[in-house]
Order: sequence, then structure tokens, then C-alpha cells
Amino acid sequence: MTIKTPPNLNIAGFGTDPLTQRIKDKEKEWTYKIAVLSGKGGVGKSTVAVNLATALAKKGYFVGVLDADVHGPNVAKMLGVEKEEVLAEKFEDGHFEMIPPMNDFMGQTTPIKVMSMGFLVPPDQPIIWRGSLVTKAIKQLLGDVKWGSLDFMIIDFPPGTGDQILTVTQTLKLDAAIIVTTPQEVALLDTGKAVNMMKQMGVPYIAVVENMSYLICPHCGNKIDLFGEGGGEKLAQKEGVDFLGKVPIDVKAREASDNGIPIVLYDDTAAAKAFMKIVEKLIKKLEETKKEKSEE
Ligand SMILES: Nc1ncnc2c1ncn2[C@@H]1O[C@H](COP(=O)(O)OP(=O)(O)OP(=O)(O)O)[C@@H](O)[C@H]1O
Repeated sequence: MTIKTPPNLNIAGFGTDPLTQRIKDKEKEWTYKIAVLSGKGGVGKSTVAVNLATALAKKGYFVGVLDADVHGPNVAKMLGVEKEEVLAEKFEDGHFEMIPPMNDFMGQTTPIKVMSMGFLVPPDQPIIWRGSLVTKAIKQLLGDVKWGSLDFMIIDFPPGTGDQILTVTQTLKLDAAIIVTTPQEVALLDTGKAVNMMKQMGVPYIAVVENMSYLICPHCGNKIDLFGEGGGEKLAQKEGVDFLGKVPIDVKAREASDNGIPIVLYDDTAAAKAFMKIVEKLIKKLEETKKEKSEE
């Protein structure tokens, strides 16, 4: 039976222990679970998450994106589905599961399933919750959603190293963590903390992506290192984790994401080429890591 999501969905009372069990059951259907994090806000974490997801979908993989950035959910807008209505299905035991809206970008990608707090709360309404409630909401967006079978589940976490990340990482067995940074010192300091958090959580594959690495001057074509040079790569080396690549600042990337179209769909841009390269490297590394783990 399909019904419309109740308008005043009571997040706090929407499932308790069985919820954790549902997450555990569902994750068996997801081949790779990848968290996208950043030590610092505003470095382009959501931009990287949606472009990685779209690049994977462009290659024919089935992808789900969970916007776990409950306080600033932008993913649905960036993927052009923010106006979609979320339906829910009632199960025999009485629990509801939301049906994630999908976008296949006019057939340019396989459909991407998207779930975000942004669907359930009006855009101008702030979410003023204590941490435990936020954690619960994120868990519901995992366990009370009909995700189905996926090649990749991408989770866009809130910035920083807060307790929500800790709890979700304890519930869900992540295959990889991608830490997004910009090249400047202040961002790198916080990025190191995020890398170490993922190491402590035992995530098998950890990698750094450097966003806003450089700007190609639209007038002279010269490369400008606006925020310094090579910081992300040096940090990855220092921490002993992989470096997946650099994404340049691209004015079109900002314009495109404001219009709900990930830049990776604009094949001729430097940012799109960078994202495709990153995704190819990521797939290879994930397969290698999985093989190594199965041999242990
Ligand atoms: N490579 C890029 N080139 C141009 N603009 C970019 C690039 N990466 C991100 N942006 C823009 O920067 C802004 C912030 O990006 P985004 O929302 O992805 O950051 P975030 O780290 O997820 O932020 P928050 O910490 O608020 O969650 C957006 O307007 C986005 O379009």
C-alpha cells in the first residue's frame, strides 16, 4: 500500500531498536557504503558527494545518496529533486518506509535514489534538535527508507567530527571514507582530524579529495592556486591514506549545482574530467581493498 508521507512526521517516535536491525538488514543489499566528510564546513563536501554519485550513475551503477547533513541539507537541490514528493509504504508490522525520489538526468545516468531531511522540513525552517535526535533522524533516513539493492550508498555527513558521525559509523559498516578538503592550512588541520576519526573507526579505505584546488583564469587561461598548492596530497601522504585527486574551481560547477545539475554531466569541463578520473581510481581501489580483506 502506498500512502502520502504524514505531513507532521514524528521523527522522535518513528521506530526504536528494530530500526538498527533494519539498517543492518538493508546494508547487506549495498555493495559499497561510502561516507563523504570534511573537517571544515564549506569546502565542497556536498558538491563532491553528488558529483561522485552522478559519475558512478553515469557509468551505469545503481547509486543511493543519503544527505545526512541534517542541519544544512543541500543534496536534493544539487540533484534537482528537491520539489519531489516523498511517499511512504506501510509494512505489516506497522512501520513505515519512505520511498526515495529518483533522478536519472534525462537518461544520462541510471536513476539515483535520494533521501534527505530537506524533503521533510520546509526549506526556511531550521532544525533545532539535540544531537541524539539528529542521530536518530539520520538512522531513520537509512533504515526507514526503501533503498533496495544498490552498488553504492553515498552518505553526505555533516561537516566536522561530531557524535552523529560516530554513531552512524558504529551502526553501519562503512567500506570507505572520502575526506574533502581545500588546499589551505586551516582546512588541512581539520581534515587531519577527520582522517584520524575514520582510522579510529576502522574504515578499510580512506582517501582525500582536494576541492577548489586551482582556478583556470577565464581570460588568460593560466592556472591560479587561489588557496595554495598541493596541501591535500601532502596531508594524505603524511597520514598514510590515498589521494584521489584535485577538482578545480569552476564557475560552471557553482551555477550548475544551483540549478540542480551536477557539473560532472558537462563532459567538456575540467571539473567533470577530474571527477570522472577520481571515480575510476576509487572503483579500482575499492575492488582492491575488498579483495585484500577477503584474503585476510
Ligand atoms: N569546485 C568548485 N568550483 C566552484 N564552486 C564550487 C566547487 N565546489 C563547491 N562549490 C560551491 O561552493 C559552495 C559550497 O559547496 P558545498 O555546499 O558542496 O560545500 P559543503 O562543504 O558541503 O558545505 P557545508 O559545510 O555547508 O555542508 C556551493 O555553492 C558550491 O556550488
